[in-house]
Amino acid sequence: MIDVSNLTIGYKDTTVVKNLDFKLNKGEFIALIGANGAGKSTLINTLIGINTPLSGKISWELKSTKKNMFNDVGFSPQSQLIDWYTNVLDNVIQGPLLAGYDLRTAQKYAKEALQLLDLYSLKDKAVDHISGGQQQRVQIAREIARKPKLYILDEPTTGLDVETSENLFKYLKKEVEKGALVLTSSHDLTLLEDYATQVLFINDHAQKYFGSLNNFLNDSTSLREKYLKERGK
Ligand SMILES: Nc1ncnc2c1ncn2[C@@H]1O[C@H](COP(=O)(O)OP(=O)(O)OP(=O)(O)O)[C@@H](O)[C@H]1O
Repeated sequence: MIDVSNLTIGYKDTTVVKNLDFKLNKGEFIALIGANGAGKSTLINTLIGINTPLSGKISWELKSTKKNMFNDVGFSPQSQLIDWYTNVLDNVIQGPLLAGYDLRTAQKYAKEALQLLDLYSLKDKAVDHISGGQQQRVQIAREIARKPKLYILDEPTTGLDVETSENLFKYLKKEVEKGALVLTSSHDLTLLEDYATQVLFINDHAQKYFGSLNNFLNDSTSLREKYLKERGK
């Protein structure tokens, strides 16, 4: 679905990661890991087209049946992207409506997403009257309700309680089993270890590993242990 070759990312005067090379295919759950400042958000924003690559190539092939290929993408950035002037339900329903679903279908998908993220009882609340974690859930619910083929999620579990994070990742795993692709960054290595199939690890301006989670773990007992070993801690 996404083919990246010899990609260097960063900003005008700063190279963040050099020579990235990986292929992301449907049916995979990719954990994007790296320390604060390693370049996870920069990579995500470059893949999605918000940032321009410094050099190299990104090819997309979504085989989307929708009018616009991006209707098949669920993207949740690290910074909150919320319509502050509406309530919880209106925020969530915008996802499927903008993805091209008719009102009835959008209502159905929004309701399911609100239930998954345990937001249904808050559906009529103004978004500036709910907690930060609940606002994060609204943002994720809106993307889930789009029923995308490709999920690109930048630290989706930040601010989510343990149960909601588990429910979200369980849902994403089911989507992956049905053929979706999930790319998610997170610092919750325990959660990632339970659900990811692949690891993309960036460190010291380079791609240190891309491949299966099991191979990455090698002789380490956990993703956390392996990560700390690689970071020399
Ligand atoms: N708009 C920008 N202009 C210049 N440099 C930036 C910009 N945004 C981020 N950076 C720098 O790029 C590097 C990578 O930042 P990025 O946000 O991608 O890291 P990250 O891995 O997502 O970190 P975190 O885990 O803290 O979210 C950092 O050194 C950061 O200071």
